[in-house]
Amino acid sequence: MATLVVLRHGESTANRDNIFTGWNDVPLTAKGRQQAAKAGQLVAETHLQFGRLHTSMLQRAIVTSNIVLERLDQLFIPVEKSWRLNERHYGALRGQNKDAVKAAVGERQVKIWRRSFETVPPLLDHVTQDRRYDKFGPHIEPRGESLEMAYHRLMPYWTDEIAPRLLDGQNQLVVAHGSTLRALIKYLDDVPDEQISQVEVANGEPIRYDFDDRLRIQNKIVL
Ligand SMILES: O=C(O)[C@H](O)COP(=O)(O)O
Repeated sequence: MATLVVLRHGESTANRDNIFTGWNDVPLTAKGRQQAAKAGQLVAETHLQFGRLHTSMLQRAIVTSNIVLERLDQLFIPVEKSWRLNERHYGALRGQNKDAVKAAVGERQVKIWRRSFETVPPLLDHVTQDRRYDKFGPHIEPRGESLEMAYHRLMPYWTDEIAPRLLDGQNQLVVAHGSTLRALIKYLDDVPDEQISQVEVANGEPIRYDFDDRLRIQNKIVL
């Protein structure tokens, strides 16, 4: 039996300013750092000992991870950073204010872009790959992603990096993003495509999954 704790990063400047973010690399606000510290405290109270922490290539998740590990007094554990845990890529919406986009195209369309499983947001014309992704190969950064596309690039990471360690009895921590975690929760909780729009993941709210030795969920709670 092993435990998985998943956590969305603390509030970012873009969350505060209501801006579509995706792969834009924005910092935490002071409130976001406090949320991370509080999340770390909640996880510390479980007395779980973690084998590894998995996070994205984006600073809001990386800084949250560091704050959590410090609170846990487990800064020594290996940290794996992967583009596969990055937020869903918001394409040409990134950097735009969500209310301004609503005013331009209507609330219904924005809700579909934000919460449907298969709808792809307007794509960027082109992307110039940031050097942080070079080690993963060329053309990693997409021009935009639906939640479904993010789900499919996340799942190999679950299968190769997280699930085997849980099966080996090692507790794992995942610090990622709203939509990446919605994708993971969709898989773990077997949420149908049409119901995923109702799943929300709050900043700084750790979710604990306890598994049996065949990776079946025994218990799920929000800490
Ligand atoms: O990328 C973003 O803008 C946020 O991390 C998540 O935003 P959403 O709630 O609009 O998907």
